[in-house]
Amino acid sequence: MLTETDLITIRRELHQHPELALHETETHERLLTIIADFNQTHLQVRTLPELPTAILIRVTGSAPQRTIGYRTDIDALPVTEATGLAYASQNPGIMHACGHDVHMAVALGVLSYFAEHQPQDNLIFFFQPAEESENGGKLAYEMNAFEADWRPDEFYGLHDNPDLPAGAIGCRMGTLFAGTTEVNVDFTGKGGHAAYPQDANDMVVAAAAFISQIQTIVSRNVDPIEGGVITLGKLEAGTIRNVIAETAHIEGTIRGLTQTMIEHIDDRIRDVAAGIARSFNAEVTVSLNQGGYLPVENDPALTANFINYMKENESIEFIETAPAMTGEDFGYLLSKIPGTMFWLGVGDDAQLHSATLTPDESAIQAGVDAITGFMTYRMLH
Ligand SMILES: CC(=O)N[C@@H](CCC[C@H](N)C(=O)O)C(=O)O
Repeated sequence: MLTETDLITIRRELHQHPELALHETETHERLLTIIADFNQTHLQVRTLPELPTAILIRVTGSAPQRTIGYRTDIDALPVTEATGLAYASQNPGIMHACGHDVHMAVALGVLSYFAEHQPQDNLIFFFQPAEESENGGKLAYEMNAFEADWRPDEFYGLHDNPDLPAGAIGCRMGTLFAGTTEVNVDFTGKGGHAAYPQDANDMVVAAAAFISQIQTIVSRNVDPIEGGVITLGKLEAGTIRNVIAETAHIEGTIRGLTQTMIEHIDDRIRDVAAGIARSFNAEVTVSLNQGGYLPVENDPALTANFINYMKENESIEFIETAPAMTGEDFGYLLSKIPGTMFWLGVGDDAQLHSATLTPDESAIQAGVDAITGFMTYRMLH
């Protein structure tokens, strides 16, 4: 069984070698090597040929009444690390800036516990590629990863949370995370000499108008009680100061706590883009892709049971949290299989997706203890 020291060493190794969505090859190998050292008596390890960085592990229960699923994500982000840590990322421009290294260490800790202590119920562990983009959870589901003996009756998963004290567990009944839509907008006009704007059709100006205009969607078209988010994280246009830009490319993300709100914002983005294209005499293409990033809806009965355990256990600091505008493709898996997503506090000043994110590693063992404790309790209740 992995000790706290083992888990911290593993987390640091994973942290040094982050990989982007669907490219988690080294991470996959590293995880398989670690898992190969566990007691294999009750374990079955499975990989998916069409999603080659995914790993599924089945732990056969001693007297199973159900199959409990546990999912961790394994991918990193295109962020250049600025923590200055001795074990900082060795992959330039890529960082575990969302804490999936911590998620993996916790999952390995829980798995190593149940490899040594055969559970009563069956367990499925899913090491999922591509949470940050490309919806690995949905891809796996559509590849029949969770059929027959591999189908959990209920599914659990966590996300680390820098705003909560290290080791605390946060959760809520109902919606935990927003649904998201990835936005790609391309404007095409007519390039030209900077000195002759009258002969060109400047897509820098069209993009600027679009970006300003969509700020009114949340402020004017969204019920303030419900809320919503539109963030444009990327803009590319033009080539040099004295050439009028022929194209502009914008990437962003929409967030809403209900599917209705996401679709409402999607519609307004399309309308505004069409209006800007018309007024600038430009061509526009709008691509909106929700993939598997559905709102994360916690199952009422399972979540009440989860919260009950966390509240009753004196060694766990449980915090009831508000819904968050972060997205998670675990929302897709929870739309197919009931379950609960929850937060693990990692007490840090830096936010998720920040280049200085430095989770408090004491959260790892605390997370392992809370989850192994909960799963053992669940097998009896
Ligand atoms: C927990 C977290 O940070 N998740 C990501 C999920 C990405 C959703 C999707 N690719 C998008 O950007 O719309 C997040 O950014 O919330």
